[in-house]
Amino acid sequence: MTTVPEYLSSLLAPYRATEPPPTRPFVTLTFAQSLDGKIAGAEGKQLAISGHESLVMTHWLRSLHDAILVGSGTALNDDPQLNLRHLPPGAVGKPPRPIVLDSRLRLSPTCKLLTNYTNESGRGPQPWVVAYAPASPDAEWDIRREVLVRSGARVLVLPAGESPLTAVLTLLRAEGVRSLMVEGGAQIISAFFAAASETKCVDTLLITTAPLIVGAAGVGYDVPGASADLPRTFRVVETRLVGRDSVVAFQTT
Ligand SMILES: NC(=O)C1=CN([C@@H]2O[C@H](COP(=O)(O)OP(=O)(O)OC[C@H]3O[C@@H](n4cnc5c(N)ncnc54)[C@H](OP(=O)(O)O)[C@@H]3O)[C@@H](O)[C@H]2O)C=CC1
Ligand SMILES: Nc1nc(O)c(N)c(N[C@@H]2O[C@H](COP(=O)(O)O)[C@@H](O)[C@H]2O)n1
Repeated sequence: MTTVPEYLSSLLAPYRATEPPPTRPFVTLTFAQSLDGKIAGAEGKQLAISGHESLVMTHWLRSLHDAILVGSGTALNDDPQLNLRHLPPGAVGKPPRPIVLDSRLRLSPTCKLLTNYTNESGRGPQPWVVAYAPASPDAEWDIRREVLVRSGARVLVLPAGESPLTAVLTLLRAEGVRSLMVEGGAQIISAFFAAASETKCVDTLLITTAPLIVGAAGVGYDVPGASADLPRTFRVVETRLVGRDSVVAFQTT
């Protein structure tokens, strides 16, 4: 298959048919988990949770968004690429812009997001790093910013003390991001679940569940506000088997 699967295209049709809200992009929260709700192994070890077919699906989903956001924990732990390399040969998809939420600017200047961008001589979207200004002057933070900029990143800085996710989403919308795929990790997923129940800022939630058990030492995530809030926030719009994995998609009520 060299085009986006029809069910994904229909799922995100509202993103194409309407304007995003003025204060945020359309937001898709998505991740892959085991049957026991783990997204990584002990001590954050990155796991191949998705089977091949659902991994390809995730890359098609990436192609339907302007940008993909991960937290600094994921960027440091996984050194992800956030590109479309698992799409089949001949597939046409627009690469999304990688965005790392990294208030302390801990991202490595030699991470794959930056080296992929610079090695391709600026072809493809430039990675953005969203940071929060330090509360007081911090020369080391300034140096890390300078190093990241020299290594190819665009660093966007929110004022110190801003309410994080709301401010991040508003900033990204103002910078022209119309659709944002949030991939994790654990703290970011938990923060978006909390924000979704408070402000309905997640339009689509897509969870891939693989038939694996990771065990109690694995990394899980929280759904703050208790699961009772979830049906009030989301309704199921799609369930399907993708290869050996089950995919459930929810949209905001
Ligand atoms: N199975 C899956 O689909 C996925 C699994 N993962 C796994 O998740 C793990 C990483 O998760 P985790 O360590 O929790 O890291 P995260 O990727 O969730 O990043 C957390 C960090 O993001 C920064 N941050 C900035 N703003 C916020 C905010 N508003 N809310 C929360 N965090 C914010 C903080 O760092 P700072 O203060 O420095 O800014 C925080 O420590 C890895 O093991 C990875 O393999 C990751 C993605 C998907
Ligand atoms: N969909 C999905 N399935 C898994 O099994 C995973 N481990 C993840 N992880 C997420 O994808 C990022 C890696 O992306 P690249 O392969 O480097 O492009 C990883 O950092 C997590 O965000 N996702």
